[in-house]
Amino acid sequence: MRAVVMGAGSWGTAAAKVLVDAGTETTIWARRSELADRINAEHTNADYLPGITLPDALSATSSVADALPGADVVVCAVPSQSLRANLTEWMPHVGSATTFVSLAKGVETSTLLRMSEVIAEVSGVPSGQVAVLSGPNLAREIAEGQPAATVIACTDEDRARELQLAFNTGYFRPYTNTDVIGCEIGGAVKNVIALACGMASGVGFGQNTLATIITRGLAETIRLGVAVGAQIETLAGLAGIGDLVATCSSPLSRNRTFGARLGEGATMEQAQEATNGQVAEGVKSCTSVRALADKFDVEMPLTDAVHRVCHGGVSVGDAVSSLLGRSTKPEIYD
Ligand SMILES: NC(=O)C1=CN([C@@H]2O[C@H](COP(=O)(O)OP(=O)(O)OC[C@H]3O[C@@H](n4cnc5c(N)ncnc54)[C@H](O)[C@@H]3O)[C@@H](O)[C@H]2O)C=CC1
Ligand SMILES: O=C(CO)COP(=O)(O)O
Repeated sequence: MRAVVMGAGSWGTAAAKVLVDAGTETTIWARRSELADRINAEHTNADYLPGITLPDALSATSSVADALPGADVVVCAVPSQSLRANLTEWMPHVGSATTFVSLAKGVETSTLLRMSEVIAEVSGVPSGQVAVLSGPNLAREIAEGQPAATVIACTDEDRARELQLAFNTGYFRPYTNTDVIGCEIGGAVKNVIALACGMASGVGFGQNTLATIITRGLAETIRLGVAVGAQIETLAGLAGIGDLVATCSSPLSRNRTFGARLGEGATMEQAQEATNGQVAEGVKSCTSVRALADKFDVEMPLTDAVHRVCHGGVSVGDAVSSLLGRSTKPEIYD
């Protein structure tokens, strides 16, 4: 099997390292030729993963025409809002039997499609050729070889099992799942909830508040997930609660960091600077997740609050007051 990882940001680079460590022949595509040259010559990606040595066997290129032909697996490692445009450029070089793996965690704002749906639409391949990899996988920890697990979801179970072997190493353990919807909803919504946790910690709130946001965040993730066809068990698993806890708790998370800066009083522009040019997906996905919730008539108060702070000019303090001022509710409702 030959894999090509399209995107040499932090997760694309860490995922490429996993593939090589798992014994899979792998090429990584970087937008900038200087970065590809540095990966080939120095085996580092200092912009995104400083101090990490990449395997000698990982080859890099900035040429789409060199990277893609003959690839059995194309791993999509670009931000969710640019995936459609990137993939459209890549498709002339991709074979019709290729398996796609989405690493991106988001919902397209212009269409409300999940990433696997965007891939199937742009590529024209059947949905069984599109898999999703999602779980508690902060890129730096994975690149350091710290033990972690993930989910590879595909409606074609045999394909999921092939990918499981392609990504399986002594430190990275993929589980298969056929619930693509659940994995993608879990991955997209946890970024929004991590922004809320960051805001709370930036304001100075402690662990009770964070645990409340994580737990009520899971409740609204489950409400949305079930409405769009996810299985609750998936949201109770690695790609749901697992990723939610990792992202909401870790200072490595770009979403949590972005939210923390807003909670400290920074502007959106200042908060963006704190993520060193890397993507905080929840900032855009709070709009599409909220619209998806509206479409399916699902209540998502935390997502609403994050959206109002990021796009409605509402202060974090006012968002907290209006969340706590909502009418009283039972813990479990549809
Ligand atoms: N970094 C992490 O710990 C994890 C990230 N993810 C997800 O993986 C996806 C990719 O994330 P990262 O590699 O972390 O992002 P990043 O911000 O570190 O890198 C993005 C990469 O995409 C490339 N790119 C291509 N077209 C682009 C465009 N139009 N705009 C911006 N960048 C473009 C950039 O050059 C860069 O190589 C995101 O959806 C993210 O949520 C998932 C799990 C872990
Ligand atoms: O998805 C992630 C961990 O699983 C990374 O989260 P951030 O994009 O917030 O850094």
